[in-house]
Amino acid sequence: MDIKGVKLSIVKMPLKNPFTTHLGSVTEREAIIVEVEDRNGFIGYGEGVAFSSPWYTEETVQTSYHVLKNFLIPLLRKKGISHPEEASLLFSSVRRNHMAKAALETALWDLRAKIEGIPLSNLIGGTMESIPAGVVVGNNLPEALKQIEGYLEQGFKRVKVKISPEDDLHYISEIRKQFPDLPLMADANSAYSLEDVDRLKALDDFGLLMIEQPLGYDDIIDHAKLQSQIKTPICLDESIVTFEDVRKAIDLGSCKVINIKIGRVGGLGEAKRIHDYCVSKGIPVWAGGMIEFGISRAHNIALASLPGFTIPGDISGSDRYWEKDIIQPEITVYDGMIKMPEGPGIGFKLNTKRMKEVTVFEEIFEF
Ligand SMILES: O=C(O)CCC(=O)C1=CC=C[C@@H](O)[C@@H]1C(=O)O
Ligand SMILES: [Mg+2]
Repeated sequence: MDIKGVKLSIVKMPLKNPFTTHLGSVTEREAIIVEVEDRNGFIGYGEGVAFSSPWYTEETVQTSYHVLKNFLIPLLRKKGISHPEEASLLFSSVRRNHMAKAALETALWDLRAKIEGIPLSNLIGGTMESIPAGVVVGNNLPEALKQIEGYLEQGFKRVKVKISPEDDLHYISEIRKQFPDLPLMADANSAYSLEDVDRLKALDDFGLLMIEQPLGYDDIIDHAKLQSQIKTPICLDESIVTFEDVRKAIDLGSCKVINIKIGRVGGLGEAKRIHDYCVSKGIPVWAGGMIEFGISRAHNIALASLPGFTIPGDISGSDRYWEKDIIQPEITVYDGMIKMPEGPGIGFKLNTKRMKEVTVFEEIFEF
């Protein structure tokens, strides 16, 4: 790949409504938009999904920017690659910093697909023509009930709620009373410990599709102990950051489902490897969201076209969080489904006018 340069932009936009978990609220989203241009004028887009502070993972926008600028981009400039599959080896001299790596690596995948003139989903082996949309609702009960009703009317296929020991049994049972057949799952973001086994067992009565990351954000041992005592399938999110984590978690019986986030695992190549392994082990996967902008959502849409993504992901339309997204066309959900874009690469263009409005910093690195 004959790369001419890389542009990094930091964008900042308020959410339409705050996104709240027991760990805090996100009211404004910062992200890094990566543009990799080759000498024929093709441009690949990536998005760094680290948050402004390290509440979800250890990375932040600033640490990602530092790693991109001072390590990953110089490595790419110095050594080059002929295919994005080589990026993970190229970046392996930099430990972790997965969201920074994924931001650049996904841009290289988009660029590659554009050079070949095919949709990114085709390039990675996707098989679906459209994917089901799933949504995350807030944890204020009256509001959540209203939101769920609205999303069901729009045909959404699955709803996820956030829970913690302060807000679980009553919250879930009220939702179940009103929506007995709703495909419902709960994400705990590590709010529990093994001492809460009885509380978590009580959740078995509500027919949840799964409970996401109930225990420690870096644990797979206690999750295995918990899974052996509860019927609800455990899905791991935070504790899966590598292919090896997946292999060990499945081996130990720590989970029955895996949430794949491209940023958390360091790129589309690693996400695909994890997908392929899960398929071989009969473990269903779904695409996690990061309250992200359209570029990252578009990469998720391509990823979720792989055959092992049998559970609807956290993939909703641009209007879920944004008054106006940074891509055009915006991502839309029709009858609960998102159609695979047909254009080359991610199939969405940057909305340059919107980018100008929300960019707070930018820098170009020439090769
Ligand atoms: O992107 C979305 O629509 C929702 C994403 C979402 O639920 C999450 C994003 C980031 C951190 C979280 O608390 C949560 C998750 O853990 O999956
Ligand atoms: Mg989660």
